[in-house]
Amino acid sequence: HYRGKVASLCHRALAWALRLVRRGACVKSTHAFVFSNCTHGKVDSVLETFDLYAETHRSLCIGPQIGEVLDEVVRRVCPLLVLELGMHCGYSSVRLLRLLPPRGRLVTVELDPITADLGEEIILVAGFKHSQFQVLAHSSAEAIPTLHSFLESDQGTGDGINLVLMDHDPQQYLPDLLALEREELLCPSGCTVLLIKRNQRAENLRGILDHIRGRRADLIESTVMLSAALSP
Ligand SMILES: C[S@@+](CC[C@H](N)C(=O)[O-])C[C@H]1O[C@@H](n2cnc3c(N)ncnc32)[C@H](O)[C@@H]1O
Repeated sequence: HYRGKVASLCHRALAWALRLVRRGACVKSTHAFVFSNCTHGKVDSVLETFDLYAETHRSLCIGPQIGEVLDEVVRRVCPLLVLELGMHCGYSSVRLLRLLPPRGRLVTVELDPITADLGEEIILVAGFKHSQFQVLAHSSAEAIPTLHSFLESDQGTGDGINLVLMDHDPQQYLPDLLALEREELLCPSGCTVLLIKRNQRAENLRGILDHIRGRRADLIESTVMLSAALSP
C-alpha cells in the first residue's frame, strides 16, 4: 500500500539532494573539469571543455548558442574597453577576451571571492595576461564607483567603456546602468550594453528596457539577449 508513496518520496528527496549538491559544487566542479581536461594556453580548447562539461552538468555559463551572439556583437563593436558584470567561472570572459583588439582590455566583476579566484585562474589557463584583464571581486554596486580610478590609470582606454555585458543579478541591471551613466564611465561616442535574459520574468527587465527606450537607443531584442547601442 505504501510502496509507491515511499518510492516517490525517496525519488523526490534524492532529486532535491542532487540539486543541492550540484548547486553547491557548480563553480568548483566546473573549474576542476575545465582545468584538468583542457589544453592549457589554447583558448578554443578551454571553451570546448566548458561546453563539454555543460552537456552533462548544470552550468551557469552562457554556452555556445548565446556565446555566438556575443561574438557577433564583439566583432561588430570592436571594443577597447569591456565591462563584464557576473564573471562566474570565466567562460564569457574568455570568449570576450579572445576577440578584443590588441589594445583591448576587460574588467570583470564577480561578487563571490572564491568564484572570482577560480574564474581568474581559468582566464590565465586560456593564455591571457594580467595586462589584458582585471578581476574585481566585489558586488557590481561596490565595483562601479571604483572604476574611475582604474580607467584613469589606463592610458589606452581613457575614452570609457565601449561594451557592457550584464549577466549577474537582473535586479541590478537598471541600478548598475544608471550608476555607470552617473559616473560618466560609458564612452561618450557610444556604448553597447548586452543584457543576458535567462529565466527572468519580463517585468523584471521592464525598468531597464524603458530606460533604454527613453534614451532612444537602438534596441535589438532576441530570446536570449538584449543589445542596446546607447548614443551620446
Ligand atoms: C550567470 S553567472 C555568470 C555566467 C558568466 N557570464 C558566464 O557565462 O560564464 C552570474 C554570476 O554573477 C555573480 N553575481 C551575482 N550578483 C552579482 C552582483 N551584484 N555583482 C557581481 N556579481 C554578481 C554570481 O556570483 C555568478 O557567479
